Amino acid sequence: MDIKQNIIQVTNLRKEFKSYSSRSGLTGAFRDLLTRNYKVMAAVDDISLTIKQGEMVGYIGENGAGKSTTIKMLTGILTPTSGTVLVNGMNPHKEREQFVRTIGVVFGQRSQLWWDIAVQESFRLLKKVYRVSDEDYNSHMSHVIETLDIGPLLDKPVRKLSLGQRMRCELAAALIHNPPLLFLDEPTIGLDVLVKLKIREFLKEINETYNTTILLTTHDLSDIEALCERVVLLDEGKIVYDGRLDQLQAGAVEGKQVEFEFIEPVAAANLPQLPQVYWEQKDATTWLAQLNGDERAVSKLISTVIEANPISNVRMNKVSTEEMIRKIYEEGMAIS
Ligand SMILES: Nc1ncnc2c1ncn2[C@@H]1O[C@H](COP(=O)(O)OP(=O)(O)OP(=O)(O)O)[C@@H](O)[C@H]1O
Repeated sequence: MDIKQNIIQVTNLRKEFKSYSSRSGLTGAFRDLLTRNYKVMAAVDDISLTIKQGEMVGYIGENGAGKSTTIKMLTGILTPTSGTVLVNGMNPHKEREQFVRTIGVVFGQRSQLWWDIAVQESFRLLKKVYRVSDEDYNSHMSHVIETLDIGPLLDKPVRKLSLGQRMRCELAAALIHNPPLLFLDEPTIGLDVLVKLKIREFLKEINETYNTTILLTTHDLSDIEALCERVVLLDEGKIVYDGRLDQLQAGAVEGKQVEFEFIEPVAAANLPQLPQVYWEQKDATTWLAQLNGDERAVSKLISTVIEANPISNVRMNKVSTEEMIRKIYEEGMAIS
């Protein structure tokens, strides 16, 4: 039996929005006053998802795929059209007051800090809202403040902070009550590399220390690569992939190239002929092998080739996460 607890349990979750269209011309405008034309679109289309305690999951998809709508349902801001949502054992919308004390949320585009008051005053207010004891606050937050290096910012009003400084304070604010579950929506948007790295390190640390579950939505795939073993890929409201990031990468080796540089010129006839491998010559000593197959097929190819012909170099054209995801969207391939 799996001893890890399900922190997020979503079944056949669906959210529909009505989008209104206007008729043209003056008569159209009058008719619009009486009856309006609308279409129903499913922003989230029957998704089912389970996330266990301590997992760090990347929730990704193109603009308009339905990520924010899902997060809003998971955090109780929106009610689903149908389906069930259980987060931290609660219905986020119905048990809202109790529920919000068990989650932390960071929206990169919005602030939960008060603009005109000093950061530490915002922290104090949130401490009251979450009913955190002085003892818990001091022991937990002194560490958070130190790790995120925000001590010198605490007496400044939020409006005077740079984006990177504000985001580090936002993250600290989301953790005042040390929630077991953290929703991060574009937490590193617009930040420079050093701040990004600091935030990533910090997230890894809280995940290791407290087994905090993290659901991360971002367009920055390097955040996902650095933090998430598992990714859930959304396309037009549907989950098209849910699994390990490395498996997604391994699967995408299919149809890719391995480039061999031989010490001496090699004739086509001297290249090993393997099933599903197609050769293309680049220059006298360089050949490209195009293959369809998994990682095992790639290593079999490499070992057979180098046994027959000495090489000076071999290069596998590694697929970037961006390329791989683009491929899934373009070809509509669902791997699971
Ligand atoms: N309140 C709303 N009313 C009508 N349509 C909406 C509403 N909110 C979202 N939508 C539509 O639902 C779809 C999904 O939007 P959502 O914001 O969830 O996408 P997203 O994956 O978060 O996109 P992005 O990466 O751009 O933030 C979009 O087509 C959007 O236009």
